[in-house]
Amino acid sequence: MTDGAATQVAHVLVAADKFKGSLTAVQVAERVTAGLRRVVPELTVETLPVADGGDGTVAAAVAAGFERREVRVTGPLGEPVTAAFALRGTTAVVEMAEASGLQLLPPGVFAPLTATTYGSGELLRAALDAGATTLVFGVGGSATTDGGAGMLAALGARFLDAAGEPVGPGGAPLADLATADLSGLDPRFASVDLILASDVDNPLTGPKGAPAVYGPQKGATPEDVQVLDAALAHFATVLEKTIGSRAAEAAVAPGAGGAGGIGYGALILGASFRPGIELMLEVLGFAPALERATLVITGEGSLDEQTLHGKAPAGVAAAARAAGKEVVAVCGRLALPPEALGAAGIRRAYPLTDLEPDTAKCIANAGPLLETTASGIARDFLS
Ligand SMILES: O=C(O)[C@H](O)CO
Repeated sequence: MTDGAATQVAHVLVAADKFKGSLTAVQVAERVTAGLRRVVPELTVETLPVADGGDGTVAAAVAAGFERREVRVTGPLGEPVTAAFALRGTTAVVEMAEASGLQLLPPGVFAPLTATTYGSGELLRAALDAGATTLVFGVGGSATTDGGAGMLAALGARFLDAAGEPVGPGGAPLADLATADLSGLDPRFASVDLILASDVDNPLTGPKGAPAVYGPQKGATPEDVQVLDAALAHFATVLEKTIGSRAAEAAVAPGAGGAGGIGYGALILGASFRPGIELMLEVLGFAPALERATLVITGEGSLDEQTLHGKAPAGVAAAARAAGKEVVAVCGRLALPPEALGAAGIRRAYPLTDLEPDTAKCIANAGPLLETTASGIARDFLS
């Protein structure tokens, strides 16, 4: 079948995010390319792995030509981990999930109340030490819900309880916070450009806040969510007493609730918020690649309601539609009706579950299934 743009299509841009749990964004691009070329061997395919600020953001920057720099930092459970940031000239892409991400926890282990973002602060400092003056701070995919307190502590802030002792790591101990002292924060933040690239636009607390919406995926029970929500609200109140109304404004600003509230911490540091995918498309050089393309293939592991709220495929499709380009999507699983896809600018989606309905087998064989799926796209659109 020829499903549309067909015979004129000569230049395909593959700009997809990872399939979480099975393929990195780079592997997705490789598999799609291989599947397309199986049907149209001479096809021009350009790949631009994308990310929305969450895990995979540094990998996408490295694939786009940034240099990978590794540092030893403190992991979410306090253990040492190796984390990377990406550097090109004086621009660094720092991904909080590299230091404080869910993927760093051992299988089945969660620490919703005590996981810390301390290592994210160490990673930001390493990027400054490397000479970065623009910091693109990608947040999402975190193990933490500490409002960025750990990150701020690593950068020189002091958070003390009533006895004058530092409060413990994580979100829950912030309930004991009596005083905050931000005077020791790394002075370089006054002059660098810190941009918060968040995968979500939630506020810090409340029904749409970080604990309520994203706490459960980090192992928080309903009781834990209440504890964390109250602790983060208290954290914001203490910071308001310390630095004034700016702290209260930050708590309700879009992105404050990104990655367990590290977005809030970044705003306290002076960050400006940008939707992660929008900013990353700029950083990765998407616009010129889009100009050359006649068909765009985007995607991610699950195309669902969350996709429409600023995830990578929605950002790619919106930009491609604005440029008048045809977009199709690949995904592991599809939970959106055709109308919702159409409204997002996606002509058609190809879920791997169409080829392998058994979820476990589908995940285990995602690579070969994706190649076969891409061959189907080539037959539908390119032959
Ligand atoms: O890390 C998280 O909490 C989610 O990805 C939202 O940012």
